[in-house]
Amino acid sequence: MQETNIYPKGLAELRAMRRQSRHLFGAVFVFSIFVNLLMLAGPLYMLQVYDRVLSSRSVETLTALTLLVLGLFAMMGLLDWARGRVLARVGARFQAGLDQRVFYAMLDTAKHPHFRDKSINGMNDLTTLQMLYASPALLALFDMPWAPIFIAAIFVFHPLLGWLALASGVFLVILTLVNQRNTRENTLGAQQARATTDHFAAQIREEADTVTGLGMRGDVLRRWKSQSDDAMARSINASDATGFYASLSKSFRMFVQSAMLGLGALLTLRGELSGGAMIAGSIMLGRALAPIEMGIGQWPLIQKSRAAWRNLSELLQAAPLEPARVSLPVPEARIEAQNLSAVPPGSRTPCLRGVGFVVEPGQALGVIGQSASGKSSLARLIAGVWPVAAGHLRLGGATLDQYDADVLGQYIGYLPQNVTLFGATIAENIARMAETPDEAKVVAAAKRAGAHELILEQSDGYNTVVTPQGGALSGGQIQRIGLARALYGNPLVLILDEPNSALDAVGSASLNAAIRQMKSENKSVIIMAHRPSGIAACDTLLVLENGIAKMFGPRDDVLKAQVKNTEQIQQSLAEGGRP
Ligand SMILES: Nc1ncnc2c1ncn2[C@@H]1O[C@H](COP(=O)(O)OP(=O)(O)OP(=O)(O)O)[C@@H](O)[C@H]1O
Repeated sequence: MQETNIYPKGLAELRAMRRQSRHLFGAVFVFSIFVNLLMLAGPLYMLQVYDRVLSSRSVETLTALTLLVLGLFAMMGLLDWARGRVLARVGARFQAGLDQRVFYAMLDTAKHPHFRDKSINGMNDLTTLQMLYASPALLALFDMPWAPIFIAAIFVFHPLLGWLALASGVFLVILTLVNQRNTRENTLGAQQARATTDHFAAQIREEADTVTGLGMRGDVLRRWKSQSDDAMARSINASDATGFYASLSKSFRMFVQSAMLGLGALLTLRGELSGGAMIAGSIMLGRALAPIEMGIGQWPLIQKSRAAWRNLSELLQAAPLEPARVSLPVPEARIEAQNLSAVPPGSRTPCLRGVGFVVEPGQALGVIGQSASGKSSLARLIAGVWPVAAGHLRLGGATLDQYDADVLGQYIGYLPQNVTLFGATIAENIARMAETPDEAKVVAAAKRAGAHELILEQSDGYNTVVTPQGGALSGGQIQRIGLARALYGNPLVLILDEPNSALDAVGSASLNAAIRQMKSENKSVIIMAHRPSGIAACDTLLVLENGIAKMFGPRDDVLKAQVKNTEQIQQSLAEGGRP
């Protein structure tokens, strides 16, 4: 497989994982030596049958030779089967060794426009490489070095036969290269177009309500169909081209085997070759060319694997390995930001600049500001979803990157602005998809979020299966279940991004009660709010404007200053001035 050096760090990781199976590759190499040596049993048997048995008319020799060749072929079959099994396990090992790493890298890069637009799907790429290991294509690679040896053996029979064998080998190699050049674009283009179409189809399914409600069905169908037709056309072109080369190489190999026999017959007639060597030469040529032909037949998989290898090295490079961290004791719920800046993934423009504030344990901070002022971006930073671009963000005195991401996730309860649930039961969703949800903790979190009663009203209570869009749940109910999920496991810090956007009066009251309980337990809460009711339980306020902290201080002081500001602006406008 040709390797690209554009992503050296990602590539090094892939190679290191491949190297872990070095001894198994060694075993396959040794098995391949014996398999290929044993393949010579067929031609040698022919040679003996024609040149010895037929001339001596000895049935005993024929029987002995046949039993011998049966034993040799049985051994060859066994070794061939064994090397296939070993390679399949190498593939499984490669996949198992990288799946967690690739999965986390996919999560890290999910919001990066480059990876989203290219529809890079690391797990599929990993499966492609595993399939390559288990396919005959890789075995063919181990057999290829034997092609020159078989051809050299044919030279021993007769130089003319040798030249014919060599010329056909060279022709098939040229055919492979032409195949590679002519099918590459179509095969990769077809894969890319198919991935884009599938991505679009998934999006349509997710937005089914909007599509139907706004009468977009026809237009969306036309768009999807044009993408799908493009993918189909490219895929047909690619398979036509590959099929053409596969058929050409197959029929060429069969012809050249006959031609070899014909040339052998001519040389036999001239008395330059024995009948056995004539047949044996033809069989040997077939063996020499088989791996090359196999390579051409498996070309789409080889091409797909090359692209997968490249995509994976790019993905791993974009999401470097997290360093091992010293586990820290449970921190106190103090959040401190100094000169904090954020840059959205894939962007170069900061959306938060030089923001500073402190939230003491037992306090709630309200973050207010107009649309696009940076509230959600700040929430993502504190939740550890986005990395800190500059400045410091500390929890209990340690910067967030000193905590293991999964441990940090347990300390933090995050309610994003748009809550999406997983296609699972309500209990599993509240338990953050734990394999065995802790039922007591699930119910406790639901009660704190004021969601217990509404869950009991569902058809199957806590076991009701919901969909990512909520299924039978209303917007407000989804938000309350999202709050229960954030409160699961008693986090130290609760981050709520517009938590009451879909809540009614009862929902808002439960929310405020949950915030007060957090505060009474010496934990901290950060609320991104649009509505005044959202900051009722806040002690301090941070005002954001275009990504900059305009004000920070005790809630009432900030509100007063804000009102004063507004009055000044209104007065200035009334006097005909500019705000
Ligand atoms: N994933 C992203 N990629 C690029 N830019 C982003 C991304 N997320 C946010 N931004 C930009 O960052 C700025 C702040 O957005 P943010 O969502 O934090 O604002 P907000 O105050 O929460 O707004 P709203 O009240 O409307 O939710 C905006 O200019 C937005 O365009």
